Amino acid sequence: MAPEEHRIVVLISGSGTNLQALIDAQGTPSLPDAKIVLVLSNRKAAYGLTRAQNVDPPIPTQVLALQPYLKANPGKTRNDYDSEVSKIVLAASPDIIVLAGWMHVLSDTFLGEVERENIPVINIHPALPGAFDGVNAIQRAFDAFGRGEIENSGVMVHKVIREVDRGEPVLVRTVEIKKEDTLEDFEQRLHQTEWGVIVEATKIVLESRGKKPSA
Ligand SMILES: Nc1nc2c(c(=O)[nH]1)N[C@@H](CN(C=O)c1ccc(C(=O)N[C@@H](CCC(=O)O)C(=O)O)cc1)CN2
Ligand SMILES: NCC(=O)N[C@@H]1O[C@H](COP(=O)([O-])[O-])[C@@H](O)[C@H]1O
Repeated sequence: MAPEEHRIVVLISGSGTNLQALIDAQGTPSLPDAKIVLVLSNRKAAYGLTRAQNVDPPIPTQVLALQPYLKANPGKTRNDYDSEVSKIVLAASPDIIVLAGWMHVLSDTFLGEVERENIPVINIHPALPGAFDGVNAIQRAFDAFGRGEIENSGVMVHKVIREVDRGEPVLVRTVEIKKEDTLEDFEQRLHQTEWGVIVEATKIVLESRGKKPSA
């Protein structure tokens, strides 16, 4: 009997190219016995939602944006929002939660609720550990290279903790910056590296949890 599939929930905010890499890999030797069961976005215009809906059969999607939530729920806080996010995610019974361009800093409220269920949360970040934490890391790395401050950059997938981009690295890969690169040249090379790293890192974390028993 085939082993039960690992359930993946992916959180996005934008174009979803890392999500697409996971979609393409699910159920293949790159990411065996795994399926994406929910894509949650904090932005309704995120093209990643379309990517999920274009799969056959479509991957279930949900949207929960912070500001509309706060406007619709006077008195509620960012922590309440995070708790709603965890409710939506946990309702999908994930074995892993992957932040793939999810541009919202998650609070202890969210992290505590998923930690209680012993569900790993990982994030793809377009920089080397401790180099360019936070947003706009690609541009910041490119500018630092132009100032002669760094020789290359990279991508990492790390465990998600309260401190942004400071969780234990799961997989790190260096990305070359060439002196003749435009920002676009470097960005394309970096994104292509990300698409392999996010799949490999997801597989590493799922395998570290052990095979799911057959249904
Ligand atoms: N608790 C954690 N939450 C998140 C982490 C993390 O490591 N710990 N990683 C981020 C992803 N990320 C970088 O990899 C990142 C995303 C967003 C921000 C940020 O400052 N967001 C602002 C809003 C920005 C916007 O809406 O454009 C915010 O949340 O107020 C920093 C780092 C995902 N979450
Ligand atoms: N700090 C988080 C961060 O910068 N994440 C980055 O957002 C992009 C999302 O692209 P995608 O929506 O095409 O996957 C990716 O480059 C990812 O590393």
